[in-house]
Amino acid sequence: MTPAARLSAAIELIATIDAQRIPAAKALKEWGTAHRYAGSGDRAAISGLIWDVLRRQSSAAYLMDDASARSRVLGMLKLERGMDIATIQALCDGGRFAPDPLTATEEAALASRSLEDAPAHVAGDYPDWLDPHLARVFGDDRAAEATAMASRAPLDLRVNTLRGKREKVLSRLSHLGARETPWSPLGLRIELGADARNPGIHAEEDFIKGAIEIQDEGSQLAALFSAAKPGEQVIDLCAGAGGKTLAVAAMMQGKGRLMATDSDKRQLAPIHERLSRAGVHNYDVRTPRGEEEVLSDIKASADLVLIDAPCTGTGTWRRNPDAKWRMRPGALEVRLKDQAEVLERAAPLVKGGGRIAYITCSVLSEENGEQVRAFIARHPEFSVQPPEQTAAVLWDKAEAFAEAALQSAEGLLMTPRRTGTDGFFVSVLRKA
Ligand SMILES: C[S@@+](CC[C@H](N)C(=O)[O-])C[C@H]1O[C@@H](n2cnc3c(N)ncnc32)[C@H](O)[C@@H]1O
Repeated sequence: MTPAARLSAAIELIATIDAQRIPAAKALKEWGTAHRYAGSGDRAAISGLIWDVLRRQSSAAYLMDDASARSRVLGMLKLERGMDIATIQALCDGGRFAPDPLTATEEAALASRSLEDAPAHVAGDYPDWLDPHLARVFGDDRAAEATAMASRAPLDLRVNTLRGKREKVLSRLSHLGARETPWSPLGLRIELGADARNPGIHAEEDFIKGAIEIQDEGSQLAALFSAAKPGEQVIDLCAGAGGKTLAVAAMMQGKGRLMATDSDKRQLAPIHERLSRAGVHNYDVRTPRGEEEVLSDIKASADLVLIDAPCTGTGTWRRNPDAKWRMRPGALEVRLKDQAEVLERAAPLVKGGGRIAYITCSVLSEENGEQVRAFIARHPEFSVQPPEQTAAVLWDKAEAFAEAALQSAEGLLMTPRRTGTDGFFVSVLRKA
């Protein structure tokens, strides 16, 4: 397919997503089945166009002063892909499979309109109802922060030090353009272009042998900030498929006791295979059994309880731009209740002098600082470890990182704009 034909397909697909109100991933899958002649390069390029339209859904419509599928695609080409009018005109030449030529109104909008006077939720491309929530954390910077939260994310890898060294893995992945991430001493980054095909990390020897895991740098840092050490007793209370568990296991160097559980056994199921591939032996996975408390034998003995809390996931919007438009206010209420419950479950597990590392992949204050403040009010035996002390594990980069992140009395907030990572909040709570 020509670039112009791919653009026509994207306009058609956006119109289908609008009309049928279906998730973009489903629409793309159905389109692929119905257009078997399209090759993998075509599919990747069309997916890239669709995700980019979703990233710039409101701002593109504002720019074009029209919310039709075609206008949003055209607006996105200017805002997200940085195309000038001549390039867009060349794509829309009215040829056999190309979009119709630009109308005079479209040309005028592309030439003269801007986002200068757009409201923050339009310029930053997020649902209107979230505006007061984002204003609470970012104030006047909310449009800029949200714009970064809408941009395409790189592919980040964490080198598993139980299986390999970063320099060695880096040289073995040079064919993918891998380079070191700026903050994490274990991170590698592969930038993905707009039309990029999946780089096939799962088929790399280093992945098969457990030397690398796919993990955003923010998630790597969140695990590092827990400062898990060899010989400690560590409980990962919301382990899910084990992203943080694996990172913490490497920090423990095979020494000590690492317990992992989750309220949902289906989320937890893949962890066994992942721990084994990563060469972790000192683990104990506690699969939930109905209402039974699977940690009933743990009484104030843990050095560290890691809570990778269930959250709204606003920090990961750049990886899933569809999700932010589907988020409803009720989702926040549910998550706040879940988070308070998990914190309550963690408190009695921690020994005196031990700690909770409370982590979310959300930027919202309600899920972060406010949740921590409410917990401390209920549990005065806990206090927040000063955020600079939490960042100290980054050694020579600690100071610069603490400056880049948004610091509060309760913890550190990473954002795509500030730290170039997904949005992650980390608070370390020490028990007296
Ligand atoms: C952010 S996800 C965890 C992701 C995982 N730690 C990782 O790094 O891949 C949050 C997890 O919390 C779990 N969860 C929700 N409520 C919980 C509770 N009350 N106790 C334990 N886990 C809970 C969910 O099932 C979900 O797997």
